[in-house]
Amino acid sequence: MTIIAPSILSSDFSRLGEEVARIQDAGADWCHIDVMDGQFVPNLTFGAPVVKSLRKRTEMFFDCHLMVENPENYVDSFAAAGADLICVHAEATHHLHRLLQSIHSKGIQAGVALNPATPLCQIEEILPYADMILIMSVNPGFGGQKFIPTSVDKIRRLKQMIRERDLKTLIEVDGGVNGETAKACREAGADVLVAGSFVFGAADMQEAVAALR
Ligand SMILES: O=C(CO)[C@H](O)[C@H](O)COP(=O)(O)O
Repeated sequence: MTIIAPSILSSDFSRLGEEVARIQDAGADWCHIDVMDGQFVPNLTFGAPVVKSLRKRTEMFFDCHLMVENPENYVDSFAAAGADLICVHAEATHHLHRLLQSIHSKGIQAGVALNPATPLCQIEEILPYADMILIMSVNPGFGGQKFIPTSVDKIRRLKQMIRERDLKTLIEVDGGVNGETAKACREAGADVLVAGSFVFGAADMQEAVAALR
């Protein structure tokens, strides 16, 4: 079954705890936490102290997407704060294998994200070591952008790579996911759908989560 991971990037930051409770009550599976440093992407969001505070309010799975330079500097603090999965960008580090080892050494899952312009060959060697590959279907940095249609074929080709290697790696898609694009992503082989504006902008959040699923 598809895992639904609303992004709290589109939530009301003045009441983050309640917003996380709201996505859980709406039937979402994971909470997607977009960490931006103003360097790797032109925007700033949350640090590990925010994750630590939220962790006191819920046992929900925390899927932490680090859109940061030097992600190796943040593994300890996000793991200690309560991340269940840390996803790092292939474009942000020279030593991806070492970085995934370091995330796994904390007893949590490790993912690798790819920007829209980064080809799949970049993760060919790391695939057996990653629990999840995140296909960015918008350029990272902001919510509410339009889904890049060629992402569907990228998901399809990644699914094929995973099957050929007999792996269990999850495929996550993030950016411009709504009722319509979700269907194309699921059919192409996506396992985890991230959605910000579609979920938080919906009149009925439960209906929006169900529509994505
Ligand atoms: O990673 C992100 C932006 O960098 C967000 O998770 C993503 O854009 C979700 O927002 P929306 O569903 O509104 O596109």
